[in-house]
Amino acid sequence: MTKNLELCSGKYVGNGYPCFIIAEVGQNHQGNIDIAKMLIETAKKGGADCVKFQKSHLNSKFNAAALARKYHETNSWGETYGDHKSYLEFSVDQFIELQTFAHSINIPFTASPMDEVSLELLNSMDVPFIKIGSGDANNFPLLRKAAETGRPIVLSTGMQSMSSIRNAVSAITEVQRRPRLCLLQCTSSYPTPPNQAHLRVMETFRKEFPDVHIGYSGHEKGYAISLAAVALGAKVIERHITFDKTAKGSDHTCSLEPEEFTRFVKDVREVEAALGNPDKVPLPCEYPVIKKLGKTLVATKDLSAGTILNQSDIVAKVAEPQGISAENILSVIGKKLLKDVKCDESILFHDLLYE
Ligand SMILES: CC(=O)N[C@H](C=O)[C@@H](O)[C@H](O)[C@H](O)COP(=O)(O)O
Ligand SMILES: C=C(OP(=O)(O)O)C(=O)O
Repeated sequence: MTKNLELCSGKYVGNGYPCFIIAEVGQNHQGNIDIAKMLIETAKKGGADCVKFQKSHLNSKFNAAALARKYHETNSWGETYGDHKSYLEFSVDQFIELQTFAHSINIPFTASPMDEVSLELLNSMDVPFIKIGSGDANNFPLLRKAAETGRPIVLSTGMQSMSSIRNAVSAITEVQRRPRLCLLQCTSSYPTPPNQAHLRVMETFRKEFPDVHIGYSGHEKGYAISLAAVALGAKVIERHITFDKTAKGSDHTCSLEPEEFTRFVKDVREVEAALGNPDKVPLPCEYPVIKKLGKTLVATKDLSAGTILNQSDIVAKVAEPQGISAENILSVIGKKLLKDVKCDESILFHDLLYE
């Protein structure tokens, strides 16, 4: 049984707690701090539990050749991948400004450190938990360092095999004996085709890692699949947010626009409410319909007092007055009638002899 995990102050993940929803700004801010702040506001207004960014120290995340790689694509903000990434990267001061802004409107702020320098920065900023993006799920030294901060970890698993995930969980549990960990099923394809979401992997994770909370980081268009993940028990959901799905940038198409994000959060809460509990009982809200349409037992012919009832004497109908509930038919067969009952009249409890 997984132990409940406090991901942000006062906000727990676990059985009986609402699904923790992370609004991922990622790089949908287009390198503009004002847009970034407006997206933080959108996350807050939409009901996210937390807003998240990505943080890279470019020379630590990439080698020189990767930074020098030409990046001539529609979503490119520079000649080379390095130019593109530095256009989208906020400075440390800007990052702290974003955190201060998030706190000023009362929404927890965190980020995915994409290298050890960024991890140290986030740790020094006292973020409530560390998100490890899929690209670092097999970066075991980073995982160990993240675990050493003592902070909870939310780990995405896109692009990974089960064996790399086992090693990732081991790297964390070697440091945190009782892991404070959420593992997110994720497909790193933007947008993810529905048949590539593989939500059933969550079940595989649940069986393999009973001490870990399981969730979903979605990159599909719209949010139907993310709702299905909640129905399948995801305890954490992460989705990108944007002001415009058609904007320039690699992640906008798989992001949710403000109104859509607000609806998503509301729908997640509705799905959670609908999961209810596993006991099957007639519910108080059904009583009026039970009264109007519930079936009870009725005579199929004129029956006289003293008749020993057999199956052909009785039928279940919507009857007035309501008599013996249809489910009791077997216990009524073989009972003796104490009074005459006319064809199509209800058979009532006190019409029968109980010995
Ligand atoms: C794996 C990973 O980090 N994925 C992230 C999270 O989903 C993405 O936001 C990438 O940063 C983004 O798609 C990169 O786009 P470009 O290459 O155009 O900057
Ligand atoms: C890449 C990230 O996450 P995911 O793999 O869940 O998209 C991230 O958090 O930066």
